[in-house]
Amino acid sequence: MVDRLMRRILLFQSNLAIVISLLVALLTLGMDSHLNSAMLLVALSLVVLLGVPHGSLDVLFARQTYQLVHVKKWIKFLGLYMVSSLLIIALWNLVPGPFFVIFLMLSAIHFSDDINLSGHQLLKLSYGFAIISLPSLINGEELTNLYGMIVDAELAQQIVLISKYVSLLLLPLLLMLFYINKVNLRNQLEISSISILFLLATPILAFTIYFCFMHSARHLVRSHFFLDSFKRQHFIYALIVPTIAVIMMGVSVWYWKLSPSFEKDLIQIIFVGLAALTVPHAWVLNKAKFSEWATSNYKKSIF
Ligand SMILES: CC1=C(/C=C/C(C)=C/C=C/C(C)=C/C=C/C=C(C)/C=C/C=C(C)/C=C/C2=C(C)CCCC2(C)C)C(C)(C)CCC1
Ligand SMILES: [Fe+2]
Repeated sequence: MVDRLMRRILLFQSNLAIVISLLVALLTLGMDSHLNSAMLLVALSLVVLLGVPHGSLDVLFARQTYQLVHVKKWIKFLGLYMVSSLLIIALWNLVPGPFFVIFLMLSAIHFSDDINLSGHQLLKLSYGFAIISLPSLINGEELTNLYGMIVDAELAQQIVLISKYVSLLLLPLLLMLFYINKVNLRNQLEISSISILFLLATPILAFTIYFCFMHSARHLVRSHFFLDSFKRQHFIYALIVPTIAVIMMGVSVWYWKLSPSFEKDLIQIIFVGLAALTVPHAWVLNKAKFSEWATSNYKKSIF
């Protein structure tokens, strides 16, 4: 019964993600790949408002996994989560180049869990790495521009060049793996539409659509069923309170570091912030064995 309900909601989310991805990819075809400041602000606000809450649920995953009943245990968890995020920001400031490369790879691995491809490890990773590398093929210049706001320009160029080679390898590999692994039509449609989105659309817009309508939306639906012992009220608090805390931290950093470049500040704060949260976020989900549940519990299902 629950399985069936989850499948129905996931089917809706899947259709929505496929349609929006293809529409945005087509609509932005002739568009200037550099977003103006207002559009950048809208896109990144969506990333924060619709994307960050999926990580906000980490408090419930931790509550369930570590049996956080006493205040002492809560303080320990919250402290460790924040210290590891701050440590990543510190390391990022010390060695931004290597850290950015590690962040891109960790993100690819984290994103590869979106689609239930248990047993098809290579295809799973190819999907994750396609998300990171495909924007370099057609929108390489804009991607270099964006990466150049986070790390130095020369490294940005090198990463984009390597991404181009990776993409050229990944595109035929994905098609070959579809054939060899006999992946079902739904998974093929999802992987193809997300790949088309990252190939054609302006990189930030592609990331916004993917992050909000695929990665976060799917995580929220799956989590709702995985964390089924919690009341609706717990769920709502867990979605809102840590998200607001993160927004407040971001806004205070912005206020403090305000430089003449609005775009650079915005990109840096959002992406360094996401990188800082990625490690504890992936850690908590790993400890909760969430990915195993999402893929093995529904092995016969298309999700
Ligand atoms: C719990 C808790 C909390 C909260 C938390 C949260 C809220 C989380 C979240 C989390 C999250 C939310 C995560 C995320 C992740 C993300 C990612 C991982 C991303 C990535 C990205 C990338 C990699 C990108 C790239 C690029 C660029 C940059 C440009 C364009 C193109 C591309 C797309 C390629 C706090 C701290 C309050 C406290 C303690 C506890
Ligand atoms: Fe995530």
